[in-house]
Amino acid sequence: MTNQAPIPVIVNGAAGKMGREVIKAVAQAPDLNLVGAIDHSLEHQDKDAGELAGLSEPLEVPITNQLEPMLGYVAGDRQSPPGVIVDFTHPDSVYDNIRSAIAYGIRPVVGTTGLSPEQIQDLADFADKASTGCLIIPNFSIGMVLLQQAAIAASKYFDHVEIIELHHNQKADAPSGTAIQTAQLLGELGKTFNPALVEETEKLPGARGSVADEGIRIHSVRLPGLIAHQEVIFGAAGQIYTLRHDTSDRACYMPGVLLAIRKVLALKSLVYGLEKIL
Ligand SMILES: NC(=O)C1=CN([C@@H]2O[C@H](COP(=O)(O)OP(=O)(O)OC[C@H]3O[C@@H](n4cnc5c(N)ncnc54)[C@H](OP(=O)(O)O)[C@@H]3O)[C@@H](O)[C@H]2O)C=CC1
Ligand SMILES: O=C(O)C1=N[C@H](C(=O)O)C[C@H](O)C1
Repeated sequence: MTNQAPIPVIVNGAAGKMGREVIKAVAQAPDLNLVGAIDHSLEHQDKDAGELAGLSEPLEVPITNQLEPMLGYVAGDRQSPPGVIVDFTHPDSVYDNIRSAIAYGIRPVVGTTGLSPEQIQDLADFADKASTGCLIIPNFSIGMVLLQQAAIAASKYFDHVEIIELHHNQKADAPSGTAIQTAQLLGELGKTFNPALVEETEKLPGARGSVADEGIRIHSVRLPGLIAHQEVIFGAAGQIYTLRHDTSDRACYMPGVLLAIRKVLALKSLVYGLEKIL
């Protein structure tokens, strides 16, 4: 055991599906201290974050929508290590949230998807200038990292690949951040996938899915009953090789989230992807 003061952690999106899971995980980690719980949902203002997350005891941390005052308060505490903010909010707000946190010297750990490549580059430049660590992780589950590594290995031998991602129907963005990252990882290999054999016509627009920059098609399914699932399907003459990851509980993301909170303090720039900090 070390005598170091616990890391102050703010959770943004605290009343959401992921935010509640993060609150529970942070509350149970002895080296972390939940100091703030932000959510803009009016329904949950002033409720105790622990009780909302389903803990039996209150954490005495009320939900508030006051992001900037909270960042200022945590930044002003010189007795504790620098603060970390975990963001699971919405694609429309995450860019501004990250910029505000970096401006206050609070380290962002970001699970929210939907940032454009230009926004990520801009945030990387901003984090560099501020010498502040920032982690953007499209998927915190170890199973997905393993799937992506297996896909990279398989792509050496297969020229044809498509991605299907399947999620619950409350998801705001499509395709998923994970599917986009998976296509990017395959694209970085510098290989041309899916050479066309015939001229295709879509009789219904979108029938063949979206085409990522890397020429890899991504198909998005949204249904109640799903949580988060992804298939990477490779095809070659006479064979199909399918990689699949299924999420059955959002607890699967928590080891990755806790690792990211602990690692971001040592960083001085923006890092994208869980595989970079394992
Ligand atoms: N990286 C990963 O491993 C994972 C990433 N995600 C991503 O995380 C994000 C959140 O997912 P999920 O928890 O399922 O979504 P939810 O909709 O369940 O939760 C989001 C919460 O954030 C609140 N919120 C929205 N905008 C703001 C804002 N500007 N400031 C403060 N609070 C805000 C919402 O309030 P209200 O509902 O009132 O709008 C809601 O309470 C998504 O982008 C999703 O793709 C999800 C799972 C894993
Ligand atoms: O919205 C979700 O649920 C998820 N979003 C992330 C994504 O867009 O990739 C990660 C995971 O798929 C769950």
